[in-house]
Amino acid sequence: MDQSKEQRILNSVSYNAVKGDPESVINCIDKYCSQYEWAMNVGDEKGTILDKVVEEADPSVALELGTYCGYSAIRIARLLKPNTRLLTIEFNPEFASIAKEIIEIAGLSEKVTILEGHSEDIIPQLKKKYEVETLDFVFLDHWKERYAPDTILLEECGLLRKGSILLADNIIYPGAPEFIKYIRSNKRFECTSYPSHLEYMKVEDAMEKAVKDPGAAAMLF
Ligand SMILES: Cc1cc(C(=O)N2CCN(C)CC2)sc1-c1cc(O)c2nc[nH]c(=O)c2c1
Ligand SMILES: [Mg+2]
Repeated sequence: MDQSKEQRILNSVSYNAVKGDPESVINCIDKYCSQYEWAMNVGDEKGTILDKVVEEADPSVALELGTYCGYSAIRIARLLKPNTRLLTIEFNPEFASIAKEIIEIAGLSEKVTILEGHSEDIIPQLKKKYEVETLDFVFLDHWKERYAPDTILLEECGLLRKGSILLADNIIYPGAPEFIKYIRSNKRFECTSYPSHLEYMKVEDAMEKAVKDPGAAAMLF
C-alpha cells in the first residue's frame, strides 16, 4: 500500500536529521514541507511566535492539543527546563505513532508524553490519571471547533491557574471564530493577537495568546 504523507515526512527525518538534535529535526520537516509536500505543522514563522510564548510561560507542565507529526511538540519540548514535561493529545493513531518516532529521533521522548484519544475524553483524566495539578501553558492546534469547548473544559476541570497561558494556532486560516468570540469576551483572559502566515504559504494567519487572570498573578509577586 502507498505510504502516507506523514510516513514520508518520517522517512525524510529519519534519513536527514541528526539524531538527538531537535533543531535538525525541525529544519528537516520545514525543508521537506516547503519543498515537497505541504503539511499542517505550525512551521517556522508561527513556530518562532510559539517559541517566544513558551519562553515567556517557562512551563513546568505544558499541554498540546493536536500532536500531528510532533513538530510543535519538539519546538516546545526543546525549550523546557529539566524535570518539566509536555503532554500532547492526538486522536489519529497513525499521526500519534509517527509523532512518537519523530520525537524519539529528536531525543525528546523523556520530556514528551503522547496521549492518544479525543481531547474531550483525556482532559478530564489529566489530574488523576496523569498527575497534573494545573497547566502553565496550553497550545491549541487540533480542531478549530474544539478550541472553545476544550478551553471551557480545562476551566471546569480546574486545570488553569492565575497566569496560565493559552496559545491557539490558525485563528485566521482555517479560522476559529467561536473561540475568538468566547475568549475575547471572557473578562478573565487577557488576549493578544500575533499576525503571521499559514505554514509554508503566503496566506494570512494569526495566533492568539490568552493569559488567565494576569493581574492576579502579577499581584502575587
Ligand atoms: C489541512 C489544512 C489545509 C489548509 C489549506 O487551506 N491549504 C494548505 C494546503 N495548500 C496547498 C492549500 C491551502 S490549512 C490546513 C490546516 C492548517 C493547520 O495549521 C491546522 N492546524 C491544526 N489542525 C488543523 O486541522 C489544521 C489544518
Ligand atoms: Mg495549526
